Amino acid sequence: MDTCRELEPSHIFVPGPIIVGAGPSGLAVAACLSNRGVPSVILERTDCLASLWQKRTYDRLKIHLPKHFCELPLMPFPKNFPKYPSKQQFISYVESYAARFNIKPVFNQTVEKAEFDAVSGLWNVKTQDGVYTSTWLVVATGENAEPVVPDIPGLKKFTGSVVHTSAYKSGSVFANRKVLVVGCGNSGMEVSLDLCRYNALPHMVVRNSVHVLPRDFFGLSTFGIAMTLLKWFPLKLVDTILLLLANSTLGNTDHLGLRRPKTGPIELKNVTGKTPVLDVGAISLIRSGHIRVTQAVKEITKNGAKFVNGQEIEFDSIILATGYKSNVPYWLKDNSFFTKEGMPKTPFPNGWKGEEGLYTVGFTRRGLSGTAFDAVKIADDIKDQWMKSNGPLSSRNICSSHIIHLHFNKS
Ligand SMILES: Cc1cc2nc3c(=O)[nH]c(=O)nc-3n(C[C@H](O)[C@H](O)[C@H](O)COP(=O)(O)OP(=O)(O)OC[C@H]3O[C@@H](n4cnc5c(N)ncnc54)[C@H](O)[C@@H]3O)c2cc1C
Ligand SMILES: NC(=O)C1=CN([C@@H]2O[C@H](COP(=O)(O)OP(=O)(O)OC[C@H]3O[C@@H](n4cnc5c(N)ncnc54)[C@H](OP(=O)(O)O)[C@@H]3O)[C@@H](O)[C@H]2O)C=CC1
Ligand SMILES: O=C(O)C(=O)Cc1c[nH]c2ccccc12
Repeated sequence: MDTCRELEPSHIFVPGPIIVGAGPSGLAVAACLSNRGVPSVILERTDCLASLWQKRTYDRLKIHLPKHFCELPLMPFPKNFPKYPSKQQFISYVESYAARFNIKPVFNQTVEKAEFDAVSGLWNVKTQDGVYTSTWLVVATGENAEPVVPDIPGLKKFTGSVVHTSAYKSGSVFANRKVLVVGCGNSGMEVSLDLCRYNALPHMVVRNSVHVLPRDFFGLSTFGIAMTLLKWFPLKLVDTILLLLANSTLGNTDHLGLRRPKTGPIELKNVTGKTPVLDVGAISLIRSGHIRVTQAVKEITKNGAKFVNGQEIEFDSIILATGYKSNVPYWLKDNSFFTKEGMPKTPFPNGWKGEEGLYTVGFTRRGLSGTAFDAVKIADDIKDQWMKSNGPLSSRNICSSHIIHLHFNKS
């Protein structure tokens, strides 16, 4: 009988919120809660913090907004970090952040299902090992939870290697190879640039229009300029200024095959989530012919690709720089707060709070600055409820330990 009981999933009651995901967003909420005297538990599917950064990004990656726009609440980046920290520096910052707030996620816990039980008024969160129950559920699984792998006609026939950018580390294995890079967002541009540095021959597919802005303009970040201008001027005017600035540094990019959308770059980001490319060198490599721009792919063949203009080129490898998607619809059940794409229906700045103790962090389409905004709001909101039900004294006692596990077997 004992064996039988052990086979039952363990059931854990969490006094504070359950946070799903130990990326920057989940950690930021846990830190803000801890700072307000509220304990929490983070469930993370991988074995590390910030797994997107540690496991699914390329070596050359640097943050592309100045560091003060990417800071998590309560702890700035070290002063000696450069304006655009490297991936390794960002990871070390996140690790120090977790250590500073004594955040210890429960690793290797993939949330398979989360459901609100109207009778008990509690959230039941199921992982492969058991069920965690709490009054509050914070969704922190990210806008980039799963790679988008499009169903391109003929892709299965291709005999060379096919990788998504989430599995690409560096161009070292592609030297002298002809590589088709599908997609021209920040990933497609930066991977194409990296391939050039390793003497590979990238061809980048641009099937649509795209905004490319210089990352910096006379020593000032374009993003910083945009944020400052937005304090004073309407969005459309700011976009017009950004485009003037882009044309003055990058020139007209139309003849390179990079047509601009009709909607301005920041408006487009706000409305559709499509991030403008912040150029870190790809444009000059396109201009010099090192990165070739191609039209949309019609179909992939055994050894190459046919394009919509009738051109056919042979390739050794294909890299899919086709972006990412949320995975919330796979595991959050019966919820009307999210769209079928797994993004909150309510736009920024009101997308952080749902019904019945549901919260979301990091779904603002505003990168890490959106994360910081959400995290503070969520922690303030939960703290008010926590104080009402627990009172200041009990909160002080409980918080000496960040995570509270009350293990018991379901029987
Ligand atoms: C290549 C790249 C570069 C970027 N650079 C910048 C930048 O310079 N500046 C910026 O502001 N933003 C940038 N971003 C945006 C990025 O979204 C943020 O940097 C940041 O990682 C978001 O943090 P997050 O915690 O919301 O999501 P993530 O970092 O994706 O963390 C989510 C966590 O949830 C876990 N998880 C997912 N599903 C489950 C589940 N079912 N159960 C348990 N755990 C789960 C994941 O394993 C992951 O650890 C970049 C994104 C990419 C892809
Ligand atoms: N240094 C940094 O900080 C970096 C930041 N990032 C960030 O990570 C996030 C994800 O960026 P990224 O990975 O570039 O993804 P994006 O979603 O920004 O871009 C995806 C690209 O793939 C194209 N695409 C999608 N499906 C297809 C298809 N079936 N056929 C052809 N093309 C297709 C899209 O074209 P279309 O527009 O036509 O749909 C688009 O060009 C962004 O927020 C970005 O800013 C990424 C890299 C570096
Ligand atoms: O890097 C990203 O993906 C971001 O979302 C950061 C970001 C938020 N708003 C922007 C506007 C222009 C360029 C990058 C961003």
